[in-house]
Amino acid sequence: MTVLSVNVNKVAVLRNSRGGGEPDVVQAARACLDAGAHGITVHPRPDARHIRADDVYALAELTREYGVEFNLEGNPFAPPRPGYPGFVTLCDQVRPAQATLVPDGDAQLTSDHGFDFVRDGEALRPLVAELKAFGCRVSLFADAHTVPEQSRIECAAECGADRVELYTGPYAEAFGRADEAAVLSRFAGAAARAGAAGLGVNAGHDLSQANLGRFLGGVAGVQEVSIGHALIGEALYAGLAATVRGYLAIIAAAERGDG
Ligand SMILES: CC(=O)[C@@H](O)[C@H](O)COP(=O)(O)O
Ligand SMILES: NCC(=O)COP(=O)(O)O
Repeated sequence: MTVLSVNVNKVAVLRNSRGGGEPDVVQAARACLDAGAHGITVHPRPDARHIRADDVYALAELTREYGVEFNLEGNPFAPPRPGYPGFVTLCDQVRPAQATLVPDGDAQLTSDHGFDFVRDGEALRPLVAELKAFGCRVSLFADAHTVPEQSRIECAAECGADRVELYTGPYAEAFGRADEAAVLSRFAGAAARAGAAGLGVNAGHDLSQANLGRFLGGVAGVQEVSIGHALIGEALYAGLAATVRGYLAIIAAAERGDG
């Protein structure tokens, strides 16, 4: 079974655009869990552009209350700074069920590549061990669209990881293009090589209701998908009609004098 972990970063983007507490990240996460989502993901960035440390603490509480997976993503090599204690410290503080390590930087608009396990392996190994000692399952963000000799995904196992998360941005870009099947078969091959090395397989980035079905149909054994950007955007479309009707009802009631 593939579990769905909803990434609520984008709720925090909206909240931070005005200051204050609305929309409320915890309330949004609660709505996702009440609808049946299997877990919650956040990827706090050191520049606090969306999820902040206080959100991490609150969501850790919420996921504990629901007894579901909390998946905390981040770059373990980014140094702490005011308001961001560092990824490993955050994991120590909240003990997420899953820690997903991602090699990103502040200058990146969003995550756009996985680790080079051969180059980064030595640095990753002690961090993976430390996170596992906190009781976290550890997943490493991995490229899957490159040729096998480049991605070397199976080397994630030598870092001590439990899982890899296939970076699905390149699949989302190829979706509907002539090379979609070829790209998807690279993902299927990477997932199979990871599985053969004893790694579980997660996937995420730019997955959506449009492209998810064909991805899961083409890549066997995906244990978890984490989805945020498209899901929150789609939720606006799905929720706008009911919300507008709610406002119109309030205006009509006020005009009738029973508002
Ligand atoms: C690792 C990954 O693909 C997601 O966490 C993605 O990075 C979302 O982060 P942003 O919401 O900051 O784009
Ligand atoms: N790990 C991927 C994730 O959490 C969500 O990515 P996206 O759907 O916001 O692109």
